[in-house]
Amino acid sequence: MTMNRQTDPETAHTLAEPRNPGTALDMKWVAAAQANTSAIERRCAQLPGRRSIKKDHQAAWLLKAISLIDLTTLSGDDTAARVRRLCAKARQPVRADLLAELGFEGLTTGAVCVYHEMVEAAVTALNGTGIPVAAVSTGFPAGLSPFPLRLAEIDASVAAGAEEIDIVISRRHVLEGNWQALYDEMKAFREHCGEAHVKAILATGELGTLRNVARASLVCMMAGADFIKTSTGKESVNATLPVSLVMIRAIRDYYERTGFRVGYKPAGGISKAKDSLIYLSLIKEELGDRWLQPDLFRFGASSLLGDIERQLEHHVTGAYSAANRHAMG
Ligand SMILES: O=C[C@H](O)COP(=O)(O)O
Repeated sequence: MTMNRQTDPETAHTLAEPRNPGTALDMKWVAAAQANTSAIERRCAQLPGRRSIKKDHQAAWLLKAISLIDLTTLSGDDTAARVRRLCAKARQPVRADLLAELGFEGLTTGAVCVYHEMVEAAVTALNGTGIPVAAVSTGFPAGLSPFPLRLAEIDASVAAGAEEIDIVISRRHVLEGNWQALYDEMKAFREHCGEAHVKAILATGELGTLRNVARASLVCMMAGADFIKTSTGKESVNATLPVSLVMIRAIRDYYERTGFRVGYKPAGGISKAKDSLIYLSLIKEELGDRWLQPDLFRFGASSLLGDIERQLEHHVTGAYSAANRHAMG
């Protein structure tokens, strides 16, 4: 089975999704967005126990999860050598013998995600692979550097070859209910991204309420976000299932009203294979199979791949290796 970036191997339809062009800021729509916290929590509490994917199906879903990972390193001690090792892992995320046993070929991660300073090293290491480099720009993670500098950072990341830009929004615009300011900021970020796809990081752990998450999701999509993303991985609370449910329902609402599909990226703290399966089943149930492709779904994760590889090794050999054998990714 070949994992092709453009074609869904199961349905064989070509994935040529038009980019979300955005809409005018519709304050009535934003104000109407609500989130029923207790209903959301009830729905999410059922998820971990309800679906149990076993054996070959589980292995297939874990391989699918790998193809959806933005393999990430966002550390103060990142070096070009570490980024090159990460890129080698992105090109061959699972040992060749295991992959052959599983009957797969050509599996890569969805992207590699790095700070701006590391874009050049990643672009060089991934040359010719078709694996895009995503840059976290705009004063990641706080997003509090001067606005012109945040725009200049996007320009620099695009010029260095990043095909995807993960921007961080100004949380204060949400906390102060200044939706116009959030819309204008997001629109300017999108314009500076040009052809590069833009993922809007909401930093949901800092937005106070699920209703704010719903409204911020809508405003970013109205301003032209290609993806909405939960977290930087640096907040004290990062991706959660309740936040995910709110964001993917905002995506569904936006699709139903505009006809444009926006992608979803849960990020931060997703490090276990079994958690990745819960996220994938949530997406399948709420948005459908079309969203289970790299152009519409990514995991932002620095250590998920290691656990998935460990589970796949167990599936093939019947034995677990030590976790430290899968340190990178
Ligand atoms: O965007 C990706 C996140 O920063 C990764 O977070 P993580 O290190 O908790 O997996």
